[in-house]
Amino acid sequence: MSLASIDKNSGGPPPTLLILGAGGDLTARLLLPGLAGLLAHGGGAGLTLIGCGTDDWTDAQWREHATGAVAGSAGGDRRVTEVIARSRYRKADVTEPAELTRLLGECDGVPVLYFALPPAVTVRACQALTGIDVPDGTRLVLEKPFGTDEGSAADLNTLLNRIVPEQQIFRVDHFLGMSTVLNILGLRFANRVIEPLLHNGHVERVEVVFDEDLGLEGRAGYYDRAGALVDMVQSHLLQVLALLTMEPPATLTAGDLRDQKSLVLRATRVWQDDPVRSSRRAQYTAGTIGSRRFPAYRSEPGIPPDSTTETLAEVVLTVDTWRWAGVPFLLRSGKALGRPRKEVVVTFRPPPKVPGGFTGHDRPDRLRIGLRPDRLRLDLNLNGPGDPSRLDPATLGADFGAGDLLPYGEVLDGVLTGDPTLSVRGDTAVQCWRIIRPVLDAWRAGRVPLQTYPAGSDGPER
Ligand SMILES: NC(=O)C1=CN([C@@H]2O[C@H](COP(=O)(O)OP(=O)(O)OC[C@H]3O[C@@H](n4cnc5c(N)ncnc54)[C@H](OP(=O)(O)O)[C@@H]3O)[C@@H](O)[C@H]2O)C=CC1
Ligand SMILES: O=C1O[C@H](COP(=O)(O)O)[C@@H](O)[C@H](O)[C@H]1O
Repeated sequence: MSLASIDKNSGGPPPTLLILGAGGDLTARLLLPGLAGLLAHGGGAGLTLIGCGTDDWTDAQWREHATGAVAGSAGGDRRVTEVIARSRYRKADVTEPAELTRLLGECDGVPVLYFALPPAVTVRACQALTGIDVPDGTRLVLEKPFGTDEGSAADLNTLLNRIVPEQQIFRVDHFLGMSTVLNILGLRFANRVIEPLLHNGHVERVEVVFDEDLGLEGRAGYYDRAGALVDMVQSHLLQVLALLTMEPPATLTAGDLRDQKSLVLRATRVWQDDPVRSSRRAQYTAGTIGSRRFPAYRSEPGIPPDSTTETLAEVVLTVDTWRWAGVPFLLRSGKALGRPRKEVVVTFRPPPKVPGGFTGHDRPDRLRIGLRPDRLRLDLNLNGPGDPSRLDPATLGADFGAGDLLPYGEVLDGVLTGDPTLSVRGDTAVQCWRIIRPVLDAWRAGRVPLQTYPAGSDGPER
């Protein structure tokens, strides 16, 4: 099930997943359902689950909470009910060294510490861990954001490396779930007809778009501090860009894959080094999507009425390598958009010469890789019915099909088997902040106007 055949648990007892922040939103909405799916597919065998948080819960209350969280996703599977039935809850302040020592002492096998905590609390918990002799093999699992800029991401890396080696640090990006990674890499590197075309000789431009019809989903406190650029572009979309543009790795092992991603991200920067002309930011105003009414972002519960946080971010980047120099890569993500669109679009250059006599060639060839749903579309110009000299647009399609697991199930599979392939390496986390820093600076200095768009529209006008 995991990308690497090496299971770092082999030989020892199964690991203990210690969720710090067990009463939070991430745990209930994403982590526990992901874990349930993984268990139901045979992963995480023998795992011990311990929830830890500030709530005054008994074991029974925690189990009830966990059972509710997995109800819609494999909750009835025997393997899931068994793990929950054996699981425990501990109330603790995880920024206190003595309490962390007590929690670690309760773990069977390798402790896997999942920091489902507010980022500032995660840092304090890690500071507390530096004073503790953690058991051999202890793994640390961190959620985004990894720091708030290059410097703090580097500082966080230093802090984490004082606790365990890099191979035992898992920086989660759920867009690196196995299916997305393998869909892109399989398409690129297992098809002779695709990969040779993917370079600046043939490609005119690339878009990585993640337009959502969702709004804040109750995460106003987090989102208003992050904004679309940090929430989506700095993290997920740059990871997708790396998979699309990196050179072929020799294997899919963590070392090879993460080296190639890191190299290509180091060559990535803002288009023409001009963050003002190469970026746009916008915020939604009131509108409707289907039967849902959205208030203006500034009137959403928990959002300050004068917020200048962007709910849509657009950035053009260059990947300054022999292969990609000169090709603009547009990364865009927005909330409350009328037409959700989640895909990578590779637009090819026009053919050098369409023979005279053909008519109707007015659309470029495009390769479209769907991120949600996972599918492939190839837009071509083909001779249609009737007049054979007339070229009609045609689309060839294939569905990758959904993976067996939810993205968080795929992430947890890597974490529990000790395979960091699908997690973000420390240097890459720093690079991703470096890439967007000029844009953040320009936006903070007010050098790029904040546009608006009605919820339910296609975004701000050009
Ligand atoms: N929710 C989501 O959809 C996503 C979240 N993330 C990331 O996941 C992390 C967690 O987010 P989320 O679940 O939304 O946040 P929440 O605020 O919902 O949950 C955090 C939990 O941590 C607990 N906590 C806070 N301080 C301590 C402490 N000192 N000791 C023990 N427990 C503590 C909180 O308890 P209390 O409420 O009592 O303070 C709360 O239960 C964040 O880094 C976030 O950026 C990433 C992707 C998606
Ligand atoms: O991490 C995040 O991702 C989601 C989009 O991913 P999906 O897998 O839920 O489609 C995004 O809505 C959210 O704002 C962001 O924090």
